[in-house]
Amino acid sequence: MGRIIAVANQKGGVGKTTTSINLAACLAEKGKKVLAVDMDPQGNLTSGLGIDKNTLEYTIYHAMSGEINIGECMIVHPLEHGLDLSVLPANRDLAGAEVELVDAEDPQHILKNLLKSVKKKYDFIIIDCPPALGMLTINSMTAADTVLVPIQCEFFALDGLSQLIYTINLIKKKLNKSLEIEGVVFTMYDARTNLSLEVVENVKNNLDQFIYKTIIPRNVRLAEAPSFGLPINLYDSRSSGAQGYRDLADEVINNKLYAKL
Ligand SMILES: Nc1ncnc2c1ncn2[C@@H]1O[C@H](COP(=O)(O)OP(=O)(O)OP(=O)(O)O)[C@@H](O)[C@H]1O
Ligand SMILES: [Mg+2]
Repeated sequence: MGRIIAVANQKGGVGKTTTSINLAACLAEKGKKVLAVDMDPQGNLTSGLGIDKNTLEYTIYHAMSGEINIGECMIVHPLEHGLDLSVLPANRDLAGAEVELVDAEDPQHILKNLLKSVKKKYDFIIIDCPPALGMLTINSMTAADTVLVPIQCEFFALDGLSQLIYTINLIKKKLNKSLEIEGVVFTMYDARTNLSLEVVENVKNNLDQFIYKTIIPRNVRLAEAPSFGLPINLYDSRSSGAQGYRDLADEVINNKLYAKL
């Protein structure tokens, strides 16, 4: 049975998309069947996996608005490197859903209902959320088993985190009783600065959540890879970024939360 992980943090630029793409690709590299879902109208996950987001006839938006079945917008194995990784793509059309969904029946459950029919085909479904706590993120968390929270190693790391955890708990109470916080992962760690280390220590001392041992380093290869439409393990397999996301994939596979699912 697939495990659905929403990668969420309403803070912008903390590494949600980088984590979604590369965790998905490293899980697939380890032989898992993976579906990556782009729930951000910016479409960065879509283009980062080599898909031209502007020429797509159908995206997840069309599936969410009921025009098509989910299979009609799914892009199967776009990477052609033997990775069992498929994508539900998005582009700016999805911004409309934020407004239009309000009038739909049971608007918070639309993604959950769409994924129901495909969940059993995958080991992992990774959802890249937008930097907001609106309808698209609520749909993602309602569909998910767990939420993975990337935290950037910078001074304001803890800002907004209590609001995020409050929202997750609210969704757990009202919409998705079995939702759990998968854990927190530090991103963009710079070993040359004391600040990164201080941030990690500070968050560890102030946050009552599971924190992944793996810390994703700041690595320029991670920033370059999306412009080639490749995840890090295919762009530069020996980089520190690739090693980081492989380690994270191992930890995610072994996360004891999943013993319950
Ligand atoms: N570990 C890293 N090392 C170097 N650059 C990184 C790393 N992680 C992310 N970046 C870069 O930082 C920027 C923000 O990352 P990313 O797009 O993953 O964040 P995000 O949380 O998805 O942003 P948004 O909130 O806009 O969706 C991108 O340019 C990305 O390439
Ligand atoms: Mg993003």
